[in-house]
Amino acid sequence: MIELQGAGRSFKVKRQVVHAVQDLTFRVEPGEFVGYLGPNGAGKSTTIKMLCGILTPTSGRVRVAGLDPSRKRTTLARRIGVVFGQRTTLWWDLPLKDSFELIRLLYKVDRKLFASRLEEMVETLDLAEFLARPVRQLSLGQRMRGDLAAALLHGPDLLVLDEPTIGLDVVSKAGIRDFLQRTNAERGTTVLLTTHDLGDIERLCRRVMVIDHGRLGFDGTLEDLMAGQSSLEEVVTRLYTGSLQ
Ligand SMILES: Nc1ncnc2c1ncn2[C@@H]1O[C@H](COP(=O)(O)OP(=O)(O)OP(=O)(O)O)[C@@H](O)[C@H]1O
Repeated sequence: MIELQGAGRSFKVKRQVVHAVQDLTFRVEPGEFVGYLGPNGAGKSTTIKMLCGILTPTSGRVRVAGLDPSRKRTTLARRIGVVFGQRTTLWWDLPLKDSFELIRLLYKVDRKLFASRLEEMVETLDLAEFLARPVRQLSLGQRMRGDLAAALLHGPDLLVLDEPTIGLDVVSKAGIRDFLQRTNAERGTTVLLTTHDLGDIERLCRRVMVIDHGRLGFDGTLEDLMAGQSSLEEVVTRLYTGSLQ
C-alpha cells in the first residue's frame, strides 16, 4: 500500500539546506495499522505530505497504492483519506451534512452507496445530534468525528492520520480509538497514525516506526519496541533522547 525507497525531502532556508526527511525506506502492507512516532520536528508531517502528494520528494521514490503521489495526486485522492488533527478539511460555515454532500459530489460517489456509508458513519461516530450544525459551531471532539467521517465517506483503502486525538478528553479519545480499530478490523482499511499520544499507540498499533532527525530509527512490532522496558513512555523518551541501549 505504501512503499518508500530512499525517500528524502529537503528545503532551502536562507541559503542553508534543511533535511526534513532522509533516506526513508519502508513498506506498509494492506490492512496494517502502523504508528509513526517521532519528536517535534522529526519529519512526520513531511513524510505524510509526501504520501499525499502535497510535497514532492527531493530524492528517492515514494509509491502509494502503486501511484507516484506528486504526479497522480487526484487519482490517489480517491484511494486515501487524510485527517490533520490540527486543522479541519470541512467547510467552516456549512452544516456538517452539506460538507459531506460536497465530498460526495467531489468524489462522484454513487448516491445509494454514499447514503449507506453515511448512515454507518452517523451511527458509529454518533453524529446525528450535530449533523445540521455549521462546522464552526462544533466542539473539537465533534469536529474531529466529522473530519474522520469526511475522510472515509469516499471509501479509501488507506487512512492517514496526523494527530487525530489531539486536545480530546479521555472519553472522546476512547471513542475515536474504538472507531479506528473497527475501521481497520472490519473494513481492512490500512492506517498510518502519527501521534504524540502514546495511549493511541498502545491501544491501536501492532507495528511502530520511529523517526528522528529525518531518519528511521526503529521499525518493528510494539512488543519488540517494549522488550525489556517497563513502559512505552520510558522507551520512547530514551529513543527520542538517543539514550536507548
Ligand atoms: N516548508 C518548510 N520549509 C523549511 N523547513 C521545513 C518545512 N517544512 C518542514 N520543515 C522542517 O523540516 C523538519 C521536519 O518538520 P516536520 O513538520 O515534518 O516535523 P514533525 O515530525 O511533523 O514535527 P511535529 O511533531 O512538531 O509536528 C523541521 O526541522 C522543520 O522545521
